[in-house]
Amino acid sequence: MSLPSKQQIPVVVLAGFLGSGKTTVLNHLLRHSGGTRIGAIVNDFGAIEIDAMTIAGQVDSTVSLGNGCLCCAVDASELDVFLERLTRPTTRLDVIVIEASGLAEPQELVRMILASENPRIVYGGLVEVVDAAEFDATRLRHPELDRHLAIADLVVLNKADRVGEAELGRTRDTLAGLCEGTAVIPASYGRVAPELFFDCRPKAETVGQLSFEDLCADDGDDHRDHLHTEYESLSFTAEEPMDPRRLMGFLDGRPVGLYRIKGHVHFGAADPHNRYAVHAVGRFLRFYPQPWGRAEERLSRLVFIGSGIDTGRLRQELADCRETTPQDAADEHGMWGVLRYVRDQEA
Ligand SMILES: Nc1nc2c(ncn2[C@@H]2O[C@H](COP(=O)(O)OP(=O)(O)OP(=O)(O)O)[C@@H](O)[C@H]2O)c(=O)[nH]1
Repeated sequence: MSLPSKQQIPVVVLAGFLGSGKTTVLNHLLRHSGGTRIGAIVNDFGAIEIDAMTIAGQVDSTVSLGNGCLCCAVDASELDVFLERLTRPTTRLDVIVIEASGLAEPQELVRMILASENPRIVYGGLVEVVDAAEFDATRLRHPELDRHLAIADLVVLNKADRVGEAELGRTRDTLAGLCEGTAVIPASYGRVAPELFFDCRPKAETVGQLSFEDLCADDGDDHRDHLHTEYESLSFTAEEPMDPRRLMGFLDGRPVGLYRIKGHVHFGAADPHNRYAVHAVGRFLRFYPQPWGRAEERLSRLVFIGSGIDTGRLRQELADCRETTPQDAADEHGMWGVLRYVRDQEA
């Protein structure tokens, strides 16, 4: 099994029907990227507020934005070419967001990313933007919307400002039926916390890993405050190895409001050679085994971000996932559940 390199960049797909607010969400992410270097791939530059940022330079159809973000126009056939360009080490990107065209089938794009032979990328999940005011009408015109929602890892219910509480609640109920178990985040003008999509710090380590102290630190910068007021976060550290079966039981049954999980897990004797980086956005979950550093402390460190979550209960459930008896470690098939979420195991 090839291990992901330290340079792997998560690629998040932002999909949604025409006019649902994809570009608005993307602009919000770019504007609130903090220290995160975002590569954006869009269908045309028209709607991206490039003027609002200082354009540092332009190479072919790739535009470098002053805040470290990159932007390029692409049609699907060119995707690999642009991914190659955006993943060159000189770009030092932390994440790539692809805005799908309003009429595209998002699963095609997801398939292309998963099939890409570019070793520097890793699929980071599908976010579907929905127009709260046009939801019923869009479903009537485009019944395929239900299919798109069913495969989304996270749903942004945008334009919440255009509907009343009752209608918003009704749409949320419908969405809960269409994409069971997927977090639905109401938003106005695409204002969602970037932390829900990707790590918001220049990363010193690989995807899904910590910048742990950074994430937990409240340094008073704007979107961090925003996160703290709207979302709860929980950090968990354990020196005892985690029992793979129990942890998978916890992850498979995680509450819908738990949008984001990152960190790494120590499985002890179940795999003494590797630590398992975790990356989850909504229902999307992946593990990335990586060899432990020689002097690296063997422990698990995880960060959870969500809304309406019972952090005390989650902490207890996580504590219960620790190995407590030597018999726990003797379960030779214990890792199977984890390996289902390691990319090379997906056939
Ligand atoms: N009232 C309201 N208008 C919004 C909101 N989000 C976006 N809009 C407006 O809706 C229109 C469409 O938004 P875009 O972000 O361009 O939508 P899009 O999904 O990128 O559109 P396409 O690229 O055409 O598929 C724009 O005029 C936005 O200003 C919102 O939350 N509330």
